[in-house]
Amino acid sequence: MVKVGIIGGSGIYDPSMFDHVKEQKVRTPFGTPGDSFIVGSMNGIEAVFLSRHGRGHKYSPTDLNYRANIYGMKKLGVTHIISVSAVGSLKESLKPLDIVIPDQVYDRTTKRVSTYFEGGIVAHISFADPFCRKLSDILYETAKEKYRVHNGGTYLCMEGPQFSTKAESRIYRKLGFDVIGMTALPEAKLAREAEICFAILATITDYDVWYEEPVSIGQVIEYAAKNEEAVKDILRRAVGRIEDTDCPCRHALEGAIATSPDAIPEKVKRDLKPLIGPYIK
Ligand SMILES: CSC[C@H]1O[C@H](OP(=O)(O)O)[C@H](O)[C@@H]1O
Ligand SMILES: Nc1ncnc2[nH]cnc12
Repeated sequence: MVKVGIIGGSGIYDPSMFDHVKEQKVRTPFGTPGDSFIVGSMNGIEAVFLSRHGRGHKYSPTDLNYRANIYGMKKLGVTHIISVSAVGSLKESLKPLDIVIPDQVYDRTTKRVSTYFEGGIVAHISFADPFCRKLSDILYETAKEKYRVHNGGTYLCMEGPQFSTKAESRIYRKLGFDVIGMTALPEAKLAREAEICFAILATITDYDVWYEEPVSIGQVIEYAAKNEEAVKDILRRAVGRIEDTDCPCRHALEGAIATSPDAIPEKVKRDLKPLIGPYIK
C-alpha cells in the first residue's frame, strides 16, 4: 500500500490540499518532531503532512529534529516522502519560480546528526543516488505538464542559518552546483536509512547572492508563496501516480547492517524496531 508523506518547507506550512484531516502527535526515541503530523488523504491516496520548520516557522535548519521527523513518518506507515523545499539558484538558466527535481546533493552541513545507526549498531547504506529515481520521475513528468521544471541538478546543502557570502556562492557556481538550500540533508539520508522512497520538489525563490540583489528571507517567502498553488497542484496530481511497486530504496538496509545481531544493545534494537525489525530477529 502507498502512503505518502509530504514535508512542507519555507512558505508551505499547511496541507490545504488534504481531505479528512486529523492531527496526530507521534512519540519517538529521538525526541519530538517539529510539529504534529496531519493525517488525511489527497486525491484518494493516504497522506501525512509535516511542516518542517513547524507552523509559525520555529526551527532553523540546524535545529530541526530530522531524526524524529523521519522516524515519525516511518511509524505512521509512510512509504514515500515528497520533500518540498525553497532553494536559491546558482545558474542563470534556473530562474526564480522555476521548479527543480534534484538528482544529486552535496553536503556542506557541519552540525547535524545524520544517522540512526550509532550507540552500538553500525550500518552503511548506499547513498550514491540520494533521491528515489521513480518518485523523482513522477514529480518531473507531473510538473512538466503545466510548469517550467528542470529534471535533475545538484542541491548544495549548506549549514546556515546565515545565507552564503559572495565568495562562497562564486565557488559553488564554479564547481557546477545548481541550487542551494539548507534542509535536504540529513533528511534524505535518514529517509534512505528508514527505507522510505524520498524525492525533492524544489521551487527556486532567488539567485542567491551572486546576481543583482542578494537573497533575503522576505524574497524566499514571497516567491515560495507565489508558487504555493503550483506546488500543491503538482503534489495532488503526482500522488495519484505513485504505484505500489518494488524499489531499491525500500531495501536500503539489506546487507547494510555490519553489527552482528547478538552484539546490538537491547535498547537500540527496541528503538530502531520500525527500521531494523525485518533484519534483526
Ligand atoms: C526562509 S529562508 C531559508 C530557508 O528556506 C529554505 O527552507 P526549506 O528547505 O525548508 O524550504 C532553506 O533550506 C532554508 O531553511
Ligand atoms: N539562496 C539560498 N541559500 C540557502 N537557502 C535558500 N533557500 C532559499 N534560497 C536560499
